[in-house]
Amino acid sequence: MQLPETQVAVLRAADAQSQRDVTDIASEVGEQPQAVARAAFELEERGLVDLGERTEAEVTLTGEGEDYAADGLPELALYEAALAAGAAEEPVSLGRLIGEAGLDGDAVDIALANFARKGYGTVDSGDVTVDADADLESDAELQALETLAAGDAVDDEAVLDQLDRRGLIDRDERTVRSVTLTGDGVTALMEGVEAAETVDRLTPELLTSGEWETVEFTDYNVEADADDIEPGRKHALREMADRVKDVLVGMGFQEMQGPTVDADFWIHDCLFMPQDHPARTHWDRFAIENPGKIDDVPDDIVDRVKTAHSDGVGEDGEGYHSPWDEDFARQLALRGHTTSLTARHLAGEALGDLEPPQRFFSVEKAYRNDELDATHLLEFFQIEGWVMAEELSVRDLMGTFTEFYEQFGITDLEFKPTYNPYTEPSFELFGRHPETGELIEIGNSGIFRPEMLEPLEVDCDVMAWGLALERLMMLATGAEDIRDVHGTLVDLEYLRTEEVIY
Ligand SMILES: N[C@@H](Cc1ccccc1)C(=O)O
Repeated sequence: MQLPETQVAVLRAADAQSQRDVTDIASEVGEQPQAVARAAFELEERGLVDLGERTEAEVTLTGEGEDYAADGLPELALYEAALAAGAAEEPVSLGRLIGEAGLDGDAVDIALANFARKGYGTVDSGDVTVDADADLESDAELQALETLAAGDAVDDEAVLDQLDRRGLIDRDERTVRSVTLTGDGVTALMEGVEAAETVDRLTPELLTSGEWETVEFTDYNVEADADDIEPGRKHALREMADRVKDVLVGMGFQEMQGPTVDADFWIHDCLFMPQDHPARTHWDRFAIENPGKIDDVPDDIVDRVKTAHSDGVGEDGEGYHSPWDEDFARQLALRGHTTSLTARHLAGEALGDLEPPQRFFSVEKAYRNDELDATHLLEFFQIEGWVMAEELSVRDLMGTFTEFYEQFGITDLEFKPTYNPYTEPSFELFGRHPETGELIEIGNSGIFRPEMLEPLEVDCDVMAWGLALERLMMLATGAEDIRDVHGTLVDLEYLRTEEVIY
């Protein structure tokens, strides 16, 4: 019988009496485990071997686990320092021992917690006493770490659980495949098998020699095992941002660009937000110290904004009747919303004067000194958008949101009237979380007031919104905590596997 070379090697290495692991055969015949697994699948299809499969626990050291395996556990360092300092006879101050044991940062707390847990001694109002008889040699956790570091297995479940709790190991399962010869396999071997002239791998040599054109290739087996490849890829949230941009472009919008650090003039004053408005402090802006201000705010717009703030607009307009300070408006900050870009565009500062109809958007970062929690980040992506037309109504606004969110499978939007100094009417937008069923706020919107539009010399209707990209991501993927989609706490496995396809 003629078989491809790897299959012949696997067949010869297999046994009729016992199962042999694919990995063992691979090292014996000097092949990659995947190549051996592929050959084993082929042989099984020919009825020459049986394949077995079992799962095995796999324990690997985390970075911290590796460090401790090499340098020892912090609680042992504390014990040794304490013993040397005479803490078996009388208490020694913790402060001194920390220095002598060379502990710092988190290691201090880790040492203390485990020192007490293991009964190596006691810590009482800052004084350490040790048990002189404690047997450090047999510290089961250190021994297990060293065993694992040497590549050997540890069976003690209780110790493994403890190491897991300490974050020193990762526990996983892996599939182990094994091969046994069938009766037909034995017969084939007895009758003689030889390597066929088939080729199971395209090599540079085959390509350069031109032989690839005449050799016979083995069949391609799509069921064979292969390693998961984890190449660098775009962050899932960035993919979502790209998707959002595609959808908005599809809806006829153009993308806006503009500064991340901007003058308060564009962030707040142009939006008819009074200079003493609580939002200007309660948003807790991230102010820029150097340079603290800009000087190129356009004089004519400054004058009109100032008048709107003090006297309002129109015949019987009402302003805020409070002082308006140009220097205050020139101060720089990280934008608290991307509506500063909208203000710049409406003012003609970005692309010159714009005639209706117009549709613009941006998906950019905004920064607020909020309390970090399950629905708030200090920096997040805002999906800003606005439509300029002769006449717009709330129906246009709602229709746009319905169309937009439908693209992400979100069809149960709710609107709640709210107040913004720059829009009237204004609506907060809510969506239902697919897992918790909770309504979460996903955006804020409205139709710009004349007090905002007139100073910018826009004399038609403009509706606008700011939506949170991360909240959209939560609704679309079911993530329950915003920190699971943006920031340093995002799970690596999530980033490797999340697919943003709608
Ligand atoms: N700037 C608002 C969103 C918004 C934009 C435009 C109009 C109305 C509301 C926010 O950050 O929440």
